[in-house]
Amino acid sequence: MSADIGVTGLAVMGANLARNLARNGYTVALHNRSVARTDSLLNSYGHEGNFVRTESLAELVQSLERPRRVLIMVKAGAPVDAVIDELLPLLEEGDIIIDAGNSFYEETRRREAALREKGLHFVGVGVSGGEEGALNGPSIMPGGSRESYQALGPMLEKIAAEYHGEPCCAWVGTDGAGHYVKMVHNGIEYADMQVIGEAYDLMRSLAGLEPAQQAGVFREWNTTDLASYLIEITSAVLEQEDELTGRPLVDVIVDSAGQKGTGRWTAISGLEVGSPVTTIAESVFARSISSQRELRAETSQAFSAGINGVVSAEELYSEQDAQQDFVEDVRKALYASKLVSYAQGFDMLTAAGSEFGWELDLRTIASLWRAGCIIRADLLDTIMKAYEVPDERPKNLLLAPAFTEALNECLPAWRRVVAAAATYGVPAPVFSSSLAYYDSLRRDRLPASLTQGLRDYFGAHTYERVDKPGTFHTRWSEDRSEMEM
Ligand SMILES: NC(=O)C1=CN([C@@H]2O[C@H](COP(=O)(O)OP(=O)(O)OC[C@H]3O[C@@H](n4cnc5c(N)ncnc54)[C@H](OP(=O)(O)O)[C@@H]3O)[C@@H](O)[C@H]2O)C=CC1
Ligand SMILES: O=C(CO)[C@H](O)[C@H](O)COP(=O)(O)O
Repeated sequence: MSADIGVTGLAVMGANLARNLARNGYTVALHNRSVARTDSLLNSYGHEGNFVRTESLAELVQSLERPRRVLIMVKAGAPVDAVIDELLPLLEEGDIIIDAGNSFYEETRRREAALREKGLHFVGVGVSGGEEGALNGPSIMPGGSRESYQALGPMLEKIAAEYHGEPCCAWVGTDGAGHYVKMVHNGIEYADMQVIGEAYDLMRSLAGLEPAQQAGVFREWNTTDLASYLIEITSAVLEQEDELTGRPLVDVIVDSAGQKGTGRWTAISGLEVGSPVTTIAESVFARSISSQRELRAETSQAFSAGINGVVSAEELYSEQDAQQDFVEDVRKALYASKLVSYAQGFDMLTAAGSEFGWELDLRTIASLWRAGCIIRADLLDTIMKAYEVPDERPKNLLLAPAFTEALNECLPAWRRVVAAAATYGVPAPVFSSSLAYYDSLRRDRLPASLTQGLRDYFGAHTYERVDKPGTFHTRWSEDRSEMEM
């Protein structure tokens, strides 16, 4: 039996994508570096569809119909190159290699260019949805040549999540575009989780709301404009009791957040393409600080009196009415900060499109994230609508009328929450950084004029004037007269 597609790398994501393909009627050839994973998949799920068991990449390639489609789902980085190197002598012109892992987009650009020279298609595909999404329908963000999408698109669209009957899969752009879009998705994912964490910490530290009570709060929030997958699963995590101790599970999990790289790449790329993704970058730094556990332990002793001498403020908003008001303020601060992170993500997509020559369609990208992926949220439908009419696309999402209105509505609460966090020493880096982004964007005059003056003073870096064109320098160390350069 010849197979429609081969999948190599059968850990969580590869195994579930392979099952998804088979359940959708495709014959799937299976391969994994260690054969045990292949056999485990076949033993447990072999009955779900047509699978071809293979033990080597040569066997995998032999089993495929032409043009061959080989989907790689291994650890990002060197393992992807190792698999490609092994595949190369086995493939022929016109065959397609698909890398569906979280690869760095610059590596995808390099691999695509190298394989194109050899007559092969290399398609970098962003996949989101975790284990469950991979099995039942992930959000899929394919890059690569348009030609390769003709051969691959129908298959990917069939296994993708659906939103009101539309597949959450569409070609996004050439070479590394698919992995870039997935990277930005993950940057937003970092911010989404950090603002949820800050909301939880504030409600616990200042209003004394225990995790189980907060599970109810998040459940309620999931019926508001915050409705999203991450808010939904926050309830599940917060209400979970530890089997061993009976304490809330969240209290026995080590407070050091892991990171595999996509958030960091988003922040770095934001700097490189000149897009101020402050909220996303701050979320990455928040994970970095969480990892400095020993330093935090030492510092918490050194500064135990806290800010303004407030040691503990657990009861601050514990009166019924005050608590309700505070919780609603936190909800609004969370929503506003979330909006900022999406606005930044889409802003950097625009900048990257110009930088790398990709025709990224923001409306399509928003549509791909409406179902199947980790950041799926009701909000994405509104974002999609904001980009609906080409001539009316906002320069920044915050300028879309629906979001301007929402931010105005949230603003007083957002400021109160950031002020309370600062006053009582509860870290809320992303709530406050997002507010600073908003305040910076809406200022028509920033102190950058002083920065320019200082740069000119110490380094003759020159400046422009508001009242006439040209480039100027003040002779600071001489008579302080101005000269035009
Ligand atoms: N987990 C998730 O929720 C998501 C993950 N991703 C991305 O998908 C990809 C796969 O993720 P996941 O399923 O979690 O698996 P892992 O990232 O843990 O990778 C494990 C797989 O990689 C294989 N592998 C590792 N090194 C090599 C190598 N040198 N040569 C050949 N194969 C190798 C392993 O083979 P062996 O069994 O022999 O060790 C195994 O099949 C990653 O890029 C990940 O970032 C994307 C979206 C969500
Ligand atoms: O891509 C994903 C979800 O969309 C993966 O789960 C990824 O591992 C998440 O990133 P990190 O491990 O850095 O939190």
